[in-house]
Amino acid sequence: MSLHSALTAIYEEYFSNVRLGRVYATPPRKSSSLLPVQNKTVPTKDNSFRPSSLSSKQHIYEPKRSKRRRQRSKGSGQLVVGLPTAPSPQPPVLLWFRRDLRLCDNPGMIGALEVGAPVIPVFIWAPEEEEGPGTTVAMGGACKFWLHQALSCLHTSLQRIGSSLVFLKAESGSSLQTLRGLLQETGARTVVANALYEPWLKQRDDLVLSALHKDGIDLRMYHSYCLRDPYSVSTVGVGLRGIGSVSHFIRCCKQNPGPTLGAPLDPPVSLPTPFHWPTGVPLDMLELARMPRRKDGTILTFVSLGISVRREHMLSVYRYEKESGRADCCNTSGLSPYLHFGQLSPRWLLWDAKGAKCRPPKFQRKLSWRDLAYWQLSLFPDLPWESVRPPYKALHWSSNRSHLKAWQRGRTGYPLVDAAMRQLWLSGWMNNYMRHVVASFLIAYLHLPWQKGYRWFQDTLVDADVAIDAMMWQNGGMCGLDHWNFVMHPVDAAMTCDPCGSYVRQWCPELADLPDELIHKPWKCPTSMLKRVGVVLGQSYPERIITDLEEHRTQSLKDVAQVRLQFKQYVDRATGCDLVPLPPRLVSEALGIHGDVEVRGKQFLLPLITRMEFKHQVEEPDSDAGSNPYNAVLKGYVSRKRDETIAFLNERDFTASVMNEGVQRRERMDVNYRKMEGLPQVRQPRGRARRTPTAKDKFSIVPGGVVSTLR
Ligand SMILES: Cc1cc2nc3c(=O)[nH]c(=O)nc-3n(C[C@H](O)[C@H](O)[C@H](O)COP(=O)(O)OP(=O)(O)OC[C@H]3O[C@@H](n4cnc5c(N)ncnc54)[C@H](O)[C@@H]3O)c2cc1C
Repeated sequence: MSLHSALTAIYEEYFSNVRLGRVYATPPRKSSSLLPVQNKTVPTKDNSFRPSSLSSKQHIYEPKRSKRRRQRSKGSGQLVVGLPTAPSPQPPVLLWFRRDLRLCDNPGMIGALEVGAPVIPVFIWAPEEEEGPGTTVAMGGACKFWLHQALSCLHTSLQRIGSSLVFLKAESGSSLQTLRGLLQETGARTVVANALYEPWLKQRDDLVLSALHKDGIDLRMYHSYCLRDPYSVSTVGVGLRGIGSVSHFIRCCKQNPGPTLGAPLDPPVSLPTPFHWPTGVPLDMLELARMPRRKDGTILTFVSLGISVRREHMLSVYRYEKESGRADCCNTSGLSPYLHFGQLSPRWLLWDAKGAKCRPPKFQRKLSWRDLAYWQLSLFPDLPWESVRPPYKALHWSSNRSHLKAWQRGRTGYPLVDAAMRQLWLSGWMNNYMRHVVASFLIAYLHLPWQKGYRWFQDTLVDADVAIDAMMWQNGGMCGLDHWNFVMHPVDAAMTCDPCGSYVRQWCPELADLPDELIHKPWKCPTSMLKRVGVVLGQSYPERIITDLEEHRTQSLKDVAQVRLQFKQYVDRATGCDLVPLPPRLVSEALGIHGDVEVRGKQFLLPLITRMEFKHQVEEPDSDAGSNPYNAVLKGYVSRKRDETIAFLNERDFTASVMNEGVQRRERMDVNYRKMEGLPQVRQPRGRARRTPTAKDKFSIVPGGVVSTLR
């Protein structure tokens, strides 16, 4: 419930900001600084707008409120005084916001307050620095749009506590230079920020730190973006077996726990302001919220669409655990963009999940996935553009641009893939299962390089996250630290995620009148039916861009076998697993050496989890995908809940049948006994229930319906 309340607060802020339109980095109203703060000023986790004092001790979140505090918050309209925010002659502190765009549970903000000086919150837009050395597309169009809204919300939240956010464009693309200018202008001697973990951003921050240090400025970094600082996670005591999997990562975190997380921090009730307020630019000048424009001049409204869909559906634990693949209803949290921009803190979410009566372990595991992605990026900084497994760099990929375009625009002729890609384009989001479906289609069937998919996702997802996106596309592209042990079939996957076709109906309305059993394969519809519902394949809905899926899969497997045979040095002879050169940090951990080791000439090779299908293909390079006993194509299932019901009913049936066997045996013994003793037989009543279940029994067969109709 508290999670729901926090999100509702964010949404409310969001919508109020959307109405507000332009947001300017105006200096906070000085008149408000000495006014008492009404107890409606600070939104809290339970949405009760609870005030809190500025003393650092009281910033620690108390899960159970004291009786006194409860009584205090009962008094409606009661005025609670925050710390005076009167201009102070002390040199101010620059609170450098980057991605932790929130007041609640923000260690950097509390750190700034602890200095005991006026605080100037500032955001510096430096797109070149965000991008890093390779092609990361770190800030795609959709993501920038979300950032604009998130900044606007933060600005409003800061105004509520008597402050505001100063927006700046980086001078000549350099945050350091901009900070120096700001330090000079304000006379500040301290800068506080929450750390970022992309290697190039960490490098930038390290440079800023040493440069400012030389200038006599104190730069303090706090950890908050992930649950674990990825640079502190260690494999010591766990080893490297299973590396890349989330279970291995969790084992590493448990074995080397590092500093304890602690409870989430309360938001401050006010921020003290300085005499001099620096000049910034209006938020609009950062040009983040440029909406994609269609050729006909209309502008897309993807973000609002995405939000309204998810506002209704908060976590139902059962559905989250068992039915998160469903695309036709929102069974997952939809929190990814909020987590990416730090509008919600992962620590607070973990705390909330743990505190919930029905703890969803899957959700907690997902937060570990997020940390795993940042750990992998810290180990392999080339993750967004270069395959981790060396042989796969030489893999033969297609360069068919029309296939790529059809995939991007949702015009492949496969309704499930098209619906997902259109949802992405129009709403900036799709669920995890659908991301797997479209990624499998791009890689395993169209043979297009995973980097193309990664870049498209980076540009169109509102939650585009270099670390997570790169890790997932590497795994899907067969060359990451882990291998997906499955391939999603573009038609069969619908049984799991869209059994009645309502998802396809929503995003491909031209197919809406097709019956459930044919909506995922319109090419199988009789011409008369297509005519009746007004679908003309190739006109109102595209023809399939590839038709022989099996053949394409076979080719994909053969290509993999070829590179694995070509680069035998990267294949473990004993196990058939792929080998990758260990990054220096892992070598030193494995050898028990403190600090990175320098490996000249030689490489330490590490065996990785490798799909059985590939191992078999190397042994029989000419066999086809269908005959591979480890064929990884998922068959899809209608619904786990339904599977479980059927399993339960079958078990009950089995128990009934065993009990009946017992009754039968007793009856047989009774008949034999009577025969031997010459006693008259007892007549059996007519029309007894059957003892052995048959195909007509209600519960002993899988009910008909979508399974039979989709196949
Ligand atoms: C090809 C591909 C690309 C992806 N790209 C991104 C991306 O750019 N940004 C992104 O945030 N997620 C990405 N994911 C992971 C996942 O799909 C999304 O995090 C999830 O769909 C977000 O929805 P949610 O918040 O409802 O998820 P929930 O299931 O409610 O998960 C809660 C949170 O856990 C984290 N999480 C969930 N799944 C994963 C995962 N597999 N790996 C790492 N963290 C995870 C996210 O922060 C998410 O918000 C990608 C997945 C695939 C298959």
